[in-house]
Amino acid sequence: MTTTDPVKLMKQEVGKAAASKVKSGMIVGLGTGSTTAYAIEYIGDRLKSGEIENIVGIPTSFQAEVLARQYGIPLTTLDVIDHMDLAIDGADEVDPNKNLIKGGGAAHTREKIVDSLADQFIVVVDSGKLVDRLGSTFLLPVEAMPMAITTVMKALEKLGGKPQLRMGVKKAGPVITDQGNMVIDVKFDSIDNPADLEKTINNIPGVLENGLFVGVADLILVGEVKDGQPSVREF
Ligand SMILES: O=C(CO)[C@H](O)[C@H](O)COP(=O)(O)O
Repeated sequence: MTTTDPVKLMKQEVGKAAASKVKSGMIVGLGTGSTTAYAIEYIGDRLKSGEIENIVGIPTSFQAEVLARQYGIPLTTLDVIDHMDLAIDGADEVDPNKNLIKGGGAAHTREKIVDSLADQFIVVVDSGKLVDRLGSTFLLPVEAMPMAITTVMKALEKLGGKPQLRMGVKKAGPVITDQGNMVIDVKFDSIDNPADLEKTINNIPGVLENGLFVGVADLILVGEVKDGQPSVREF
């Protein structure tokens, strides 16, 4: 269906651009979120039309798994592959060094496992996700085990963060991840050293993973729109 919504146009265009990078025979990590959903749809279209063949996907979430099935992309698991050619995933913030904040969809733990294993990790974002400094527009998601929620929140406060438990929408109580854990969103006034903060947070007992992706992305595809016309820029 056609749309005039500029954000949707950017997401569609960038999703299509990422899907066009998939070649026959590739093992592809399938990310999570509304932008990657377009990439999954277009990979499915290309498979259906015979333009590419023998693709297998590694989903980063239940959402990705459902979409891949819907669009006819066969799936496999990390246990039975020896490499991954490509991963395509969205992001909530991207800085000029290609470092990211992810986890807006509470899937960053599985996303980091899959995205960091790929020979090439392509990030798909609309231009609104570009920031000069990580943490300026988006809270940092931290996945933690339910029994450690209080102690993890206290430790995050000691690091200078303002943590809040992510609550469900159309669901009473907290968001529960695909792994059965909870997500704490943390406001940091300034993330000066993302690499250090990523490691420090992951060292708190009870933390599974945080949404800082430092040095993982290879290529950023940015959807832009001018006078209603979408385009894609790479860096
Ligand atoms: O990290 C993610 C999920 O955990 C998503 O990739 C991120 O939130 C971007 O989503 P969208 O494309 O819907 O803006």
